[in-house]
Amino acid sequence: MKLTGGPTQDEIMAISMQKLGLLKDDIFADIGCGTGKISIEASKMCKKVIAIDKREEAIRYAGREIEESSAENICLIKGEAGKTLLEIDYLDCAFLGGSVNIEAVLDRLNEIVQRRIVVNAVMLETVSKTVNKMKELDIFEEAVYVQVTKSCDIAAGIMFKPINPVYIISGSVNK
Ligand SMILES: C[S@@+](CC[C@H](N)C(=O)[O-])C[C@H]1O[C@@H](n2cnc3c(N)ncnc32)[C@H](O)[C@@H]1O
Repeated sequence: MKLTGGPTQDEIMAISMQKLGLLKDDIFADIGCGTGKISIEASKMCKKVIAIDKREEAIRYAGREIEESSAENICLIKGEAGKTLLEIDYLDCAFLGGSVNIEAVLDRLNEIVQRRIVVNAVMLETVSKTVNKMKELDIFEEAVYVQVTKSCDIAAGIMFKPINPVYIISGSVNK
């Protein structure tokens, strides 16, 4: 079964994880966790992962994936990010794969994140809101436009097929 909106492409995840720069003692939040793919990858690199999604179907999907992965350091929470984050008072890094209410979510993250915030966005409107909000909060570092083209089989051999471009926007919180 496929989940709408996920999973994050491997190459986009690799760049996003590099931008996050997770450390082994970190507490990390995957906001809009969808399939749980980013959470599972992050769970191998840091102490604790808090995976949040507002959709019941995403929570069910991510729950199954997390169980299969045998990761024991992921706490899965169903809830709207803005509200759920009010109950969390410390994070080292956060990744945002979901964009509803992004400005309010960034406001809250700026209060509780100690180091890095990385956003994946596909819509221009989300890019604009994210960059403007990060600039207002004085945490904007860079936005990278990533266009990946992957090999695929055709009858006579191999050709290349582009996948949808993604903007990876990074913020650095200096506390
Ligand atoms: C593009 S998908 C994320 C894909 C995910 N990184 C993966 O690899 O499967 C975006 C997800 O964010 C969730 N989302 C969007 N806005 C949210 C919000 N304000 N609070 C909680 N979840 C949110 C959606 O329900 C959706 O599952």
